[in-house]
Amino acid sequence: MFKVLVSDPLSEWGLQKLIEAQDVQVDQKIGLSEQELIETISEYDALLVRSQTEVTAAVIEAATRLKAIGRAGVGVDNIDLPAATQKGIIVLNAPDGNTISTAEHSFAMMIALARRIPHAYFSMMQSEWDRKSFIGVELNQKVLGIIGLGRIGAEIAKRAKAFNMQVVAYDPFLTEERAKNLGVQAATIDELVRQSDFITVHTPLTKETRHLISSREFELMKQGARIINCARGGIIDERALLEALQMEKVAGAALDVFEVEPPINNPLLDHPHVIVTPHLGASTIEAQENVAFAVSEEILHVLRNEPFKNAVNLPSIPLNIREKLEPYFNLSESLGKFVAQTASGGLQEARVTYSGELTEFDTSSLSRSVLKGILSHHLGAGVNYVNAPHLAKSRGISFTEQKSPANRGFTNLITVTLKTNQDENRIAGTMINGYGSRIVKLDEYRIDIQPKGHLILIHHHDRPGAIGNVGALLGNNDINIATMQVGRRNVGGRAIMVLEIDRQVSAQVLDQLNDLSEIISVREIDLTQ
Ligand SMILES: NC(=O)c1ccc[n+]([C@@H]2O[C@H](COP(=O)([O-])OP(=O)(O)OC[C@H]3O[C@@H](n4cnc5c(N)ncnc54)[C@H](O)[C@@H]3O)[C@@H](O)[C@H]2O)c1
Ligand SMILES: O=C(O)CC[C@@H](O)C(=O)O
Repeated sequence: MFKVLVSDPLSEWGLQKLIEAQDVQVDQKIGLSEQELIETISEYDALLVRSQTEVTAAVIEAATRLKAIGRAGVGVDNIDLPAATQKGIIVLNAPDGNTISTAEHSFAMMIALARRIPHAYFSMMQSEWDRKSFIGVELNQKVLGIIGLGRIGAEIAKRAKAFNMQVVAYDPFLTEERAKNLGVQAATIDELVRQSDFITVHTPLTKETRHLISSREFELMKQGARIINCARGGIIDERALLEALQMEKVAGAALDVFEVEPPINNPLLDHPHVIVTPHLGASTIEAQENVAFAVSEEILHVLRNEPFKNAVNLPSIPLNIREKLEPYFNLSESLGKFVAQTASGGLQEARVTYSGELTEFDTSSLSRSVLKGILSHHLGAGVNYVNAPHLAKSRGISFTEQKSPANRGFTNLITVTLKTNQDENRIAGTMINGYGSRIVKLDEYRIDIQPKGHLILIHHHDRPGAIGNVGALLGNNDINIATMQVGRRNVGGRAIMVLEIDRQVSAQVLDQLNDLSEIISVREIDLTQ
């Protein structure tokens, strides 16, 4: 008999499948403290949570028979993923179940903001009958900017069309075809911010999206723009938002999520043009039934050793294949991450070519690692080995795997080619016995670097003093260079430098590097996670 612990309030209907299963005992213990959870978790094969329970490393450490953690919802911010992965515990979520509810909530917030409904309600609750103070604006013919056109963003776009709004969208994965199908106009983030009357964000919170909307973007905005965040606190810089509201650059903001939740002493809550809800995007009967049902099904699959689809971390790979390919997993994911960070524009096509001894194996799990590396640069922690191919397909990115007998002098070689609507980039890596993994080629340049840490990739003109100038500039900014590789094809032609540095550099330092006369382009490559 499997034992499942449910530690947050979940829809009873959604849990029925688990409750009725003959081989499962379900215990609902709501509101356990971390200590109580640590004391009880060793009895359970699966844990089912919403967002209140913090599944910390200490809880996972105490879990001796836990096979799965199910999150009834999308974000898994409350689960220590690395700790679960390290322990071989599968973390499952329910990515589709609350899409419509959250899209509807975002739309409700936009309308409430446009028509000042909460303010008018509050005024009437004070026994007032004030018909002058709450003049609103129409949505009709206004420009709505959607940042992040995934599941929820796309649903907002459909609803906005029904309101006769003009929709512009920014998403690094937005293909022309998808934009056309959704009837939206693709834009860069700056174009979107400049044109929009209403801006709504629907990205995950990642390193890339933290403070995606900050002082610079508020400056670019139309006078009197309105902004909505029903995704994750932190995508909009709250301090910059407050300033923009105080300067009346922004006419209003609707927030369901906050940098710190619950928000304590947050001045935004006192601003007269801010409306708020306490993270209610997914709080409908339907969404809660959907997510509880979906995640209950997935838990049953895992417990019964049946195929499952929404794992956020590692899926199981047959042991005999895993042992042979184990050394290549990190390399292939790093190649994907590296090449994604060198690309500009919307992704269209990714191709992996295996050469040498790798042609003898089923390399599909390595290809998933490459794809995970490519996509995680934009999609964050939501991408895993299971859902990476599906995510690529649903975003119109074609992904192919090839085997090539030509080994180009390496006993094994993985080459990744990434095509966007603006450029094509190629990277190749190999495993060298006794040395570990190396990146050996970047486009047409031969190099030799370890795929790890903080790197800076510089394209430059091969001129005397170029390397010295870069070294001096980094030195003056107290940035230590651990290793440096230079690649060129012709003397005096174009060349590249790849520098491994001890820490992340600021945008300012990258700008200064870019300003050096020999430099063509500078990219920071982060392979730390
Ligand atoms: N308020 C709530 O209760 C609630 C409920 C459900 C989901 N959410 C949150 O809503 C967000 C969206 O959820 P979803 O299900 O639509 O996710 P999704 O993965 O389907 O879509 C996210 C989209 O963001 C895009 N993106 C990533 N980085 C970007 C960037 N730098 N700029 C622009 N776009 C970028 C991705 O390409 C993707 O298309 C998530 O943060 C999720 O946690 C909140
Ligand atoms: O459980 C909730 O209500 C939060 C849901 C939402 O933030 C999610 O990421 O799915």
